Parts: sequence; structure tokens; C-alpha cells
Amino acid sequence: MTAPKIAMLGLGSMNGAILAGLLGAGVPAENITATTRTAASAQAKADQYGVQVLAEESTAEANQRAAASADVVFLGVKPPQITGLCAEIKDALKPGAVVASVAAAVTVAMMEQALNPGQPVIRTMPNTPLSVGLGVVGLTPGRSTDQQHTEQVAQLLGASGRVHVLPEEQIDALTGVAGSGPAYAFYLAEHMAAAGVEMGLDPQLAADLAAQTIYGAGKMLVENLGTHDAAQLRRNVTSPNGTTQKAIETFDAADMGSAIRSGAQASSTRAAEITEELSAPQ
Ligand SMILES: NC(=O)C1=CN([C@@H]2O[C@H](COP(=O)(O)OP(=O)(O)OC[C@H]3O[C@@H](n4cnc5c(N)ncnc54)[C@H](OP(=O)(O)O)[C@@H]3O)[C@@H](O)[C@H]2O)C=CC1
Ligand SMILES: O=C(O)[C@@H]1CCC=N1
Repeated sequence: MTAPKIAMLGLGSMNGAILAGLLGAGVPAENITATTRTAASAQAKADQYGVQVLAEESTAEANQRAAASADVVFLGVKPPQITGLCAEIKDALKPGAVVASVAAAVTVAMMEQALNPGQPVIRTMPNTPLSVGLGVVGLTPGRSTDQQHTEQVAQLLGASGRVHVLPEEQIDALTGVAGSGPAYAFYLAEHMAAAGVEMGLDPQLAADLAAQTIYGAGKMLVENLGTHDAAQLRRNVTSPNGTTQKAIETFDAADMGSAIRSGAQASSTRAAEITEELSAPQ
């Protein structure tokens, strides 16, 4: 099978992470055309990734041009811009092309309504660790999306992460755990490093200790899936009446477990709210 031509419309944090993953997995750079809003960003991204990047600012039809030659079109703009972008590119798309959005909250139905009837679409919820080959993606195909399209997008994203095909009702929950999730780990790293500095460590060393510890713990979690769960791995670090026990008691006293669950649920609830906002008559 020849490698598909790919358009990445919008090349910010998320589509940039997907692009890094695709390039890292061996997709040829010449198969990819991306777009940005500003010319300065297009130049910076072209230099960073080595792909062609068109800016809407300097090429009015940048999105149509990028979409026209693509077999797979990733929409990576902000949620309120997605349906407008769909309308902009709908007549430029190649027959048989599939449109995959990475946006939170924008439903399959919203995209299908903005595109031409019968257009294959896929709603995805990826996360930024795709950039290092360790991402997670939730994916829901549209009504006119056949198995081949779903497999094509799943295969592209699956080269740099784990892909789960889900009913659309579960995408917001996946957003709360995995889409927003890297930020929770980074937040933990920020505070672990800050604690190290407060206890007298050099900031660079403290940041390195936090990063490497979370990296190592994440690898252990993945490698022990199905045999030792997170709670067991935590118990293995916790000596009776030792140092870790004191830390966990302190977290429990602050009800940190409940705060983390509330945060993940708030992310998911916010996705549903944005869907409502985008559905409201203008
Ligand atoms: N960030 C994340 O971790 C995740 C984000 N998402 C979803 O990804 C989407 C993008 O978010 P994120 O990457 O964070 O946002 P960014 O602001 O980082 O990127 C947005 C990109 O869209 C470009 N853009 C804006 N308007 C246009 C236009 N009219 N034509 C072409 N390109 C345009 C911007 O151009 P320029 O570079 O010139 O500013 C920028 O490259 C959102 O819908 C979000 O819900 C989903 C999962 C995780
Ligand atoms: O914060 C956001 O809205 C996006 C979606 C998931 C992660 N980032």
C-alpha cells in the first residue's frame, strides 16, 4: 500500500504532536502538507518539522489547497473553528478522503452537517504524548465512514500511540482521563520539583528528578498492566511507618485522590458544556 497523503489543518500543540509522531513512525515528510493561520508560524513549523506549511494569512486558500491532495485530513484548530473549516474545505476534498478532527467537544454530527452528504469523518481525542510515540487516542467513526477509513486513521495514529475505537458517548470521559491527562502529570511534576527546590535542591536537578521519576513510574505502570495495578505498585514503595507512608497520609488528609477525580470529571463536563455552547443557535 502506498503511504497516504496527509493534510494537517492547523499545526499547534495537538496536530504538531501528531505530526511529530507520524514523522517519527516513518511517514515521509513529502506526503504531508500543513496549514497555520499566520505566516510566521508557518515558517517556524516548516523549519521545525521539515514539511510544507501554508499560512492562511498569506495564501487565502491554504486549507483548500492542503486538503485537495490529501487522503486523510486532520483538523487541528480550536473547537469553535471546526465546522467553519469543514465548510471551507468540503468541496475541495478528494473523493474517498477521510476527515479526522482532533477537537474536543465537536461531535460527529456537527462535522457531518458542515461537510457534504456522505463525507467520511472520524472524531478523535488524542493526547500530546503521541509526539514521543506514547500517546493515547479515542476514536469514533461517522455514519458514512467505512472500516477501511477507520483502520487507515487508526493505523496512522497507532504508530505513535494506543488507539481505542469507542462509542461517541465515551469520548468526553476519555478526554477527562487521557486528552487532558498529560497536563495532570505535568502539574504533578511541577509541584514535585518545587518541593525539591524548597528543600534546597538545585532547580535543574529538582526538575530532572521529578521528570525521571514520573517517566519511570509511567513505564512501570504500562509494563505491569494486567498483573500489578497502580495501587499495588504504590504499596510496593510504601514501607510500614516509613517515608512514603507519611507522604500518602498527607495526600489523603488533603483529599488529593478526590481532587484528582473531580478534576478529571470537570474536564469531561467542560467538554459536554462546550458541545452545548457550540450547538446553541448563534
Ligand atoms: N493541546 C492538547 O493537548 C489537545 C488539544 N486537542 C484539540 O486540538 C485542537 C487544537 O488545539 P491546540 O493544538 O492545543 O491549539 P493551538 O492553539 O496550539 O493550535 C491551533 C492551530 O490552528 C491554527 N489555525 C488557527 N486558525 C486557522 C485557520 N483558519 N486555518 C489554518 N490554521 C489555523 C493556528 O495557527 P498559528 O500557528 O498561526 O497560530 C495553530 O497552528 C483543539 O480543537 C483541541 O480541542 C485535543 C486533545 C489534546
Ligand atoms: O484543554 C483542552 O480543551 C484540550 C482538549 C483536551 C486537551 N486539551
